[in-house]
Amino acid sequence: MLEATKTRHARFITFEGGEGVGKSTQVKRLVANLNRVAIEAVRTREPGGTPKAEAIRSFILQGRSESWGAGAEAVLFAAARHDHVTQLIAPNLAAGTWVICDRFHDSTRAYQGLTGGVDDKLIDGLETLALDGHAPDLTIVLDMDPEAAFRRVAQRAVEDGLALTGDRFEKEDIEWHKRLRQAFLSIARNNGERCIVISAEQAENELEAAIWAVVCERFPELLSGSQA
Ligand SMILES: Nc1ncnc2c1ncn2[C@@H]1O[C@H](COP(=O)(O)OP(=O)(O)O)[C@@H](O)[C@H]1O
Ligand SMILES: Cc1cn([C@H]2C[C@H](O)[C@@H](COP(=O)(O)OP(=O)(O)O)O2)c(=O)[nH]c1=O
Repeated sequence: MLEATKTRHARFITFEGGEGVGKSTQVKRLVANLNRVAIEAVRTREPGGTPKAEAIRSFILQGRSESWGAGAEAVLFAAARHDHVTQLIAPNLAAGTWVICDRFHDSTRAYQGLTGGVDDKLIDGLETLALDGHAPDLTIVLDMDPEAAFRRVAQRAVEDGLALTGDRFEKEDIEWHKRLRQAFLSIARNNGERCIVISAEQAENELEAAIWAVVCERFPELLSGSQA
């Protein structure tokens, strides 16, 4: 394998979609594929990615089942995101390292905004604050029927001998998850330049190949060898 190197124009790619659609799996695979063509890339996630943002993550998602309310959650996710952007994402991009992130700002718009009922203008303002000018270059929205995604997660848990626990959001009912799916599709429609929707109802290897094809098409410098 070639040694991964930094590039002049490092890219920022985010993965979005509902629960269990395969985002984490594909984030890992994309980083490995970038390394394979000698691109240095860092994998990160939201909420989280830095110590402060991870602290906010456990605060919101673990331990207690009751909600803060969608508005307060939007503020907390934005605070975590601002730290993540300024401490991890922006410095890596500036140093020439690609950043691949499991969920980002579209999750706030989908969960707290479109599904949670927080006003668009408030979401816009929090987004401006949190992103600090660092919007993703490409967002891959993995789309599938939430019932099929839950069957997948349940089957894997049985195979691995694990109990299905679930965080606050995973405990919402199926109709809520169907609305969430539509929220991500509508965000993708409204941001057609940045977002691409890919069906997640395919085997891991096929999905990986579909994502790699999209990334190479969007950033042709990857295969031309002119990225250094
Ligand atoms: N394409 C796929 N087909 C079948 N199972 C998958 C696929 N991608 C991921 N999985 C399995 O589904 C579960 C959820 O995948 P994960 O990547 O954690 O999703 P997410 O990050 O979107 O919640 C895991 O058990 C994973 O091994
Ligand atoms: C980043 C972000 C996540 N979330 C939610 C989505 C998930 O339910 C949860 C993150 O949990 P996580 O386990 O990382 O996601 P997944 O289930 O996709 O593997 O936080 C928001 O509600 N708003 C946000 O801005």
